[in-house]
Amino acid sequence: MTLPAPLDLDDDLAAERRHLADSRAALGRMRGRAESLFSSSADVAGDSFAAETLGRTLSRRVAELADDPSTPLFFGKLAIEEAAYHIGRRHVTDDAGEPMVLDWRAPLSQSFYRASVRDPQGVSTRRRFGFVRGELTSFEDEHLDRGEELGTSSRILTAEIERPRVGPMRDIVATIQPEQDELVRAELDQSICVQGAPGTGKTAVGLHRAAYLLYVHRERLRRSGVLIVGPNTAFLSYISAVLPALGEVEVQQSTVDELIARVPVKGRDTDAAVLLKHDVRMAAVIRRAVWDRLVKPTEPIMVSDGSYRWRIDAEPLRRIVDEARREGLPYTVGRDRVLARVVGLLQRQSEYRTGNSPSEGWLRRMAKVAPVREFLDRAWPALTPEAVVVSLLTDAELLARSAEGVLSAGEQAALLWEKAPKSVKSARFSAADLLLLDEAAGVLERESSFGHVVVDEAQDLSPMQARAIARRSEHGSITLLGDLAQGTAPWAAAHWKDTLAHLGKPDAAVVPLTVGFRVPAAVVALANRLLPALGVDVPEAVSLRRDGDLAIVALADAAEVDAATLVEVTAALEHEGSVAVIAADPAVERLRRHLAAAGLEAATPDDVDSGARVTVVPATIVKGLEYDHVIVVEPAEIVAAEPRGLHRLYVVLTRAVSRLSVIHSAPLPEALAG
Ligand SMILES: Nc1ncnc2c1ncn2[C@@H]1O[C@H](COP(=O)(O)OP(=O)(O)OP(=O)(O)O)[C@@H](O)[C@H]1O
Repeated sequence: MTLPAPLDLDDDLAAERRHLADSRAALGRMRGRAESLFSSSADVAGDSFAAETLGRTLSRRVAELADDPSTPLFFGKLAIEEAAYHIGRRHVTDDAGEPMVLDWRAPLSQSFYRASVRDPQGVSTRRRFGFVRGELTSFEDEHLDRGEELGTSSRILTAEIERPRVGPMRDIVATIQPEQDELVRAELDQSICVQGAPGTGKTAVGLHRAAYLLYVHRERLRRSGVLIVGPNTAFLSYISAVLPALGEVEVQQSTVDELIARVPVKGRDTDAAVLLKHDVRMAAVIRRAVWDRLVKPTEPIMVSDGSYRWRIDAEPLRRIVDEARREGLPYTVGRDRVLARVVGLLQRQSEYRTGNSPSEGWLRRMAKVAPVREFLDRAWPALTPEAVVVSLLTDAELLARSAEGVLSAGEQAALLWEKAPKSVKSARFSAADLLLLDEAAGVLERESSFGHVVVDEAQDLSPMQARAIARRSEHGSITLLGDLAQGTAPWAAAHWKDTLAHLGKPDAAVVPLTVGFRVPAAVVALANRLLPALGVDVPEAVSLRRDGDLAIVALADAAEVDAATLVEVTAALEHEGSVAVIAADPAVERLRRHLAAAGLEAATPDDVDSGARVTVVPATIVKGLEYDHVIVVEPAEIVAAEPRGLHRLYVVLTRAVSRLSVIHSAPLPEALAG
């Protein structure tokens, strides 16, 4: 690769630094203007509602324009014909409105990620900048017009991948790879499923796609919203800083449990009941339990209205109910429609007899008179999700009717509560009951739909959880991210087809990602030994990282495990970066105490900001996280702790960014030892 003479290089670097300083100053002025508008928004807006809306927009704008001096404002530059464009985290314009930095999501920026020698897209030179703590220290040029292309051997990309990890996840805007960029910039109406081995950047792709879509479809998505669904709160706090760093401060991030939490969880289920409540057959049972409540009208409605008597016979009432049922509306909407049609018939009779159109007040009164209400409550009773689920789980006859041909007698018995609650209000719902409540709510009412939903670790979604997400993305699209090999839930998917069908997006394309940015090759090789035993057909990861260490520490006696862990942690702390001790859940407290007794206070995975370098993590919540040095304690215990323990071990082994130590006194699982 030809580089300019050293003098030019220094001049170039100095010029780029000046551009950085000027852009920072310009961003400061943009923020200043937004702040002064914000403080005067109450005077500008005509009324309090307008003031609030304007205030919200402006405060968001102020937040979006925040400058983080530790992250570079731009990271790349494109030379296209005679012009040069700096590419950065957000648009920065000078006082005359001329662009100084282009947002990475702008159409022109796409070439920064995709241009190649084969398809230069008009780019003569692509420049990447190297930064150290916000200071611009170097750059790297690819003269595409001279056939120069670095690909994954870029020094700046390598440095970014090998950088020690501390604290929460960071964005990857500076180094998004072409195959990742295609997913990030996929059209809004396109639902995609990304099957990627550990560390291939699935989470990163999902978050950047959310940011990209918000940029391109700002108004539409601001109204409907974007939702990120993650497996647990430790994961959500780990990723929570990425979107705000990209200027996106209004994306909802939630676990499935939080998403459907309409009542507090107070009850517990047996394992058998949990499995059933996550089973898609429950959707059919609930649907029947709701619609089973309709009763064919057999009596006429008779209303006395001053000197008039109105009457609707049973036959037209039956027709109204049947028609509303056939329209396939949510139950509550159907009920409203029946009422409206009954009142409509009364109105017609009144018009016929009096020759006048009745008033709005008359119509409202007719909708409330006792004979109409009694008819409605009998034929199409008002229901709440809680009432539906309580009656289903306490009324053996109703359950038998609703589950006939769907659940066996044994399964029905496993669902029934031992004791009926005194009232629906006092019912003690379990976590899995929330799924049933959500399903019932979906039969009763329309759920409002997000414009786009990103679901991470999607291999663990149960069919009922997938349906809960489907209800919230019915009119939007989804990005599904996952790895079938990492499926640890009892209902984990073996292939994507069913999950996509439950999500209501059966035609979503399944796209593989195979280049690993996290796990060093030696560690990937160890983890890959487990793959044949995992019963899934997924492409193996190819690691970009040749560095990294792997150590297997075999002990003669279980009593030595704690001391050996301390030795490994102490050695790991000699290096830069984060250290995690990952063990089967019951061993976590013991290990934490042992480290504390030696003066090492370890964080829990929820405190991403704690600053502690060592974290002790239960194997069951480490999914999606990563640490520079991972110390896995007793793999055999991790495997034995749960039915899909081997999958769990695969997840655990693939958390390491630089070094992995495996400590064991019990024999290693056969698949691993092989
Ligand atoms: N293009 C890239 N440039 C630099 N770093 C990247 C790139 N893509 C991914 N990474 C980094 O690789 C690591 C793994 O990425 P990420 O967590 O998104 O992977 P994943 O596929 O979701 O992994 P898992 O299956 O384990 O959840 C992260 O630190 C991420 O920042």
